[in-house]
Amino acid sequence: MCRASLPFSATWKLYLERNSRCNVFRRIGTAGSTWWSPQCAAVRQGIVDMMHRALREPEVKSVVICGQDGKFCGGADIREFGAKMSGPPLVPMIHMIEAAAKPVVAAIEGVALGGGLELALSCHYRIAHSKARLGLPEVTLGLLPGAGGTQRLPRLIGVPAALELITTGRHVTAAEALQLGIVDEVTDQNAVDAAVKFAQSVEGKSLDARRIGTFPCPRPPDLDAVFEKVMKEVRRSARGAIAPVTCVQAVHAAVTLPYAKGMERERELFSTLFTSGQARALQYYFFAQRAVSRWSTPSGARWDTSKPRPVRKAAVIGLGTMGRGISVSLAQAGFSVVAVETQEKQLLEAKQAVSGMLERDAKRRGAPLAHGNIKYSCSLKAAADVDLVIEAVFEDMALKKAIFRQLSAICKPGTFLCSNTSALDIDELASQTQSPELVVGMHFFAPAHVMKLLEVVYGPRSSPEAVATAMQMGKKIGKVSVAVGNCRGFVGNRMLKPYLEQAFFLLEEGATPEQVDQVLEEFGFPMGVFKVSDLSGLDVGWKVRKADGLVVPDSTGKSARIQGGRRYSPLGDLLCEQGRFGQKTGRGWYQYDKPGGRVAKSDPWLHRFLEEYRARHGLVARRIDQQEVLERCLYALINEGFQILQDGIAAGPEDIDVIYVLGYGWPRHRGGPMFFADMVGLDKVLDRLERYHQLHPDVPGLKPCSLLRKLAAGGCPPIHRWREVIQKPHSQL
Ligand SMILES: CC(C)(COP(=O)(O)OP(=O)(O)OC[C@H]1O[C@@H](n2cnc3c(N)ncnc32)[C@H](O)[C@@H]1OP(=O)(O)O)[C@@H](O)C(=O)NCCC(=O)NCCSC(=O)/C=C/CCCCCCCCCCCCC(=O)O
Repeated sequence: MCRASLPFSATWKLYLERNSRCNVFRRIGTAGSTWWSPQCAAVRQGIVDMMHRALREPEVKSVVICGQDGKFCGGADIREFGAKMSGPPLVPMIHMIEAAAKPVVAAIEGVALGGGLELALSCHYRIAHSKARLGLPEVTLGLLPGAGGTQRLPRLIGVPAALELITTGRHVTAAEALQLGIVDEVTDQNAVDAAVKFAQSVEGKSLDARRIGTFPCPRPPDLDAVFEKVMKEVRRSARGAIAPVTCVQAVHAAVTLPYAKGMERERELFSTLFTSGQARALQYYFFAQRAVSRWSTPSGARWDTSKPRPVRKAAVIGLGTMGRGISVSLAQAGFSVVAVETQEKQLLEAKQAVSGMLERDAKRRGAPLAHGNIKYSCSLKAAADVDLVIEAVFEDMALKKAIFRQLSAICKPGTFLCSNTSALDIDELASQTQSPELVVGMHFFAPAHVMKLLEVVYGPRSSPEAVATAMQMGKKIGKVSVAVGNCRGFVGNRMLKPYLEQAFFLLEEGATPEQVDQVLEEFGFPMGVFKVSDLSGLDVGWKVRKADGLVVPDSTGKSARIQGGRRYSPLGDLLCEQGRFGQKTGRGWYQYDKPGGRVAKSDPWLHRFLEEYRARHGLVARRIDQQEVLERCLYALINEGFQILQDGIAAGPEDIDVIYVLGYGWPRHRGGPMFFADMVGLDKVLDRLERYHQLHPDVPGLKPCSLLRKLAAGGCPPIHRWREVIQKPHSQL
């Protein structure tokens, strides 16, 4: 055998292999490799050149295309989308491969995603390693598979399956790809060797039935009904995102147009998405979600200089809803868990509930049960030998402090003590312990075993090692962890406060919960603020406001609308006084058919109540338009986001955006609140906040933050340059 290496870029190489029995070209490259960048142009050029050579040379009988370092191809380099395209275009290259007169086999190891899978679909055969993952995730980047993916996949696996994969961007395993018919063979051995063998076995055979572009697209008998149904469902779940809808249109073209026309339509649709604001937002978000793992704190502690400590055994204290979810997450990730609930009855209930959650999840994922990983106990002493504790008792500072005092005495030296508080002072908890440097917040979101977000809260005394350990722990249990500073409500809940406040004020001024919710849902939130309030329970906020001394004995009195010299709305308190806690009581901002009911219905009682409330306080209801609802709610929240950046509580806008997308239902196709502000224009956001603050001088949340002013005065730099402007305050971390 002779082997010649023809490197044509730093990371891509071409190997020509010949032996007496078979002549095979192998192309070897890296995943995440690009079709667009100069380097990528070289890749495409290399493929085109080598394909020409392979087709020309009579001794070459077949071709295998594979990747370098065990990865086939992750698709286009998203960072390069804005750049001018050079080198041979992708689509003609793909057509050239498909039209080849010699068999071309894709050897898929690692990933074949986006343009990578489209390349594989142009090959005549696909052999995948059993650990490979395949998919067309373009929709998650605001695009559609624009190199024939929307035309070839339905021809290969049928319209319904292709629609599902293309509109969700879901990755599939090699086993599922085989079942769907995307790949021809799956191997546990070396996929390239298997592909070479396979290529040899098909040399000389007709390729007529192997060119997917020539297949007729299977046409469902009830075509219109199928597409109507899918479109309805996609529109519903897309919540205003345009890419999933456009993907359906492209697949529709595959069924209704001949291949060449379908490709033209795909290109047309791709072009409309390519330059859209949503594509920008989604591509920004893709990098933001990865950027948050490179955390830093104002004092200079960083992800790359702070070493996490290994955690094998963890305890969860308090087995209410959150503690149960956290225990499930830990057990599923293979941690040894000690689950503590001091009340025996509650412990039994929790044990049953956790077992049920684990069983259902194992069934759904086809994974082994993680029961054995959890030991239950009524005593805090059971946490004596664990490496890390997550306290998840009620949101009550006195109770949490007592637990931290006890844990500090019980646990072995060096145990990290974490609190799942959603707002309380981490430093106050740390002060109860002998080793405050070991204390951090781990704020999970409900349901804790489902929601992807984890806020890791560092106090002024938390050690970089403690932050690094909590961040790594989050990653191990499948969360996206964001490191944030210690303040009331941290990032997420702190920003929620001015948002909620504006929603209440809007009701006082004449809006209804239905109107406010509709505007927010049209923006893309899965639920408006009042529906969320009903779902999570009005009593939760009431309890906090009572503890903060905001709830006066006579909430109906005139003075109830001013607290600490600033405007306050007692509307939520008044509803709670009536026992209207939301879904759980069957009444809240809406009415439900029964306590625990899920379907919110407009409630005439609530409308009368609002009218009486306004009359009592001399408020005259006015017509409030959609724009005002949106601007007041969102800009107040964004303004707090700028304050958080200015205070150094979040290191950058990406942290805030990831928290809002993953924890609070902010529509991903709008990038997150800070990205949204950038898109709207910082000068415009500033202008509107100034206007609203003039109209409502007693609402400090509407007073533009000085960082926002500074950025606007500095010419509104793009979001990736904000960090240069943010001044980092001193911290003792
Ligand atoms: C599974 C992964 C690949 C790897 O996951 P993992 O191992 O966990 O690692 P990560 O942390 O995720 O990533 C490691 C670093 O790599 C970076 N990365 C990953 N993927 C990409 C990428 N695709 N581009 C750039 N960078 C990438 C990542 O950010 C990490 O770096 P850092 O930490 O941020 O520094 C996983 O990463 C993954 O899933 N990646 C995404 C895969 C994906 O989405 N692929 C699809 C991309 S889109 C595509 O392929 C498009 C194809 C081309 C179609 C073009 C057709 C053109 C024809 C029509 C032309 C019309 C033009 C019209 C224009 C006009 O009108 O003007």
